[in-house]
Amino acid sequence: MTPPFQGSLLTCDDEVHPGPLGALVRRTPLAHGAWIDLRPGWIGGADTLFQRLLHRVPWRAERRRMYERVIDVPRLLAFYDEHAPLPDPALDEALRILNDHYAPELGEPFRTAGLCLYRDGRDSVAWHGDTIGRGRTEDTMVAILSLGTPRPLLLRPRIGATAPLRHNLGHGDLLVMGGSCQRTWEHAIPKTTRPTGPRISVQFRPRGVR
Ligand SMILES: O=C(O)CCC(=O)C(=O)O
Ligand SMILES: [Fe+2]
Repeated sequence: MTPPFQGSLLTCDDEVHPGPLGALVRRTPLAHGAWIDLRPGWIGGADTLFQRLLHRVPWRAERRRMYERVIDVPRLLAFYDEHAPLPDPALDEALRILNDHYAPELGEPFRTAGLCLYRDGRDSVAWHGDTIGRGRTEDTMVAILSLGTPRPLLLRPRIGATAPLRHNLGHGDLLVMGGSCQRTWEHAIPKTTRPTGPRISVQFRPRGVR
């Protein structure tokens, strides 16, 4: 049985607002020119945003060919390419705040939003880097807003047998992978057999990066 996601009982405002970034962002340099930024509790009204996205986004199940077999992708997906209206005004505000903070360093804006819905602990994303587009050959950034049930995001370098780093992404947290992270490291959200409620992640990326 999967417990329903229980939001914070203390948050009763139905207005959703991303908070400031600035000095609240904590950067951790990783090996090989990669880094991650963390900004816990970025979204005010995260419960409301989670519910709105859960109900408003046209979530799609996908099937992908893996070698000889076609398998269900273990999560539901939605993708908003640049110029497509985002499914919630709070995501427009989030994008604006991200771009004010990161565009000078990134050299271009974040433009697309990929959304994943992990229905329970059986949903996951396998080890990968976002290596379509600029991320394959150059430094880039991928900004992830996490909502709902906390899930660990694991990171490991492609070269070397280092134990994975583990970041428990909580309700309303922001994690940004930057520098060479997409080509020199991999990330994953592992499956878990523990009772786990739903999680939504919103990934903001520059043009062409997937
Ligand atoms: O759900 C997440 O936080 C990560 C998703 C991801 O890595 C991807 O969609 O490329
Ligand atoms: Fe990814």
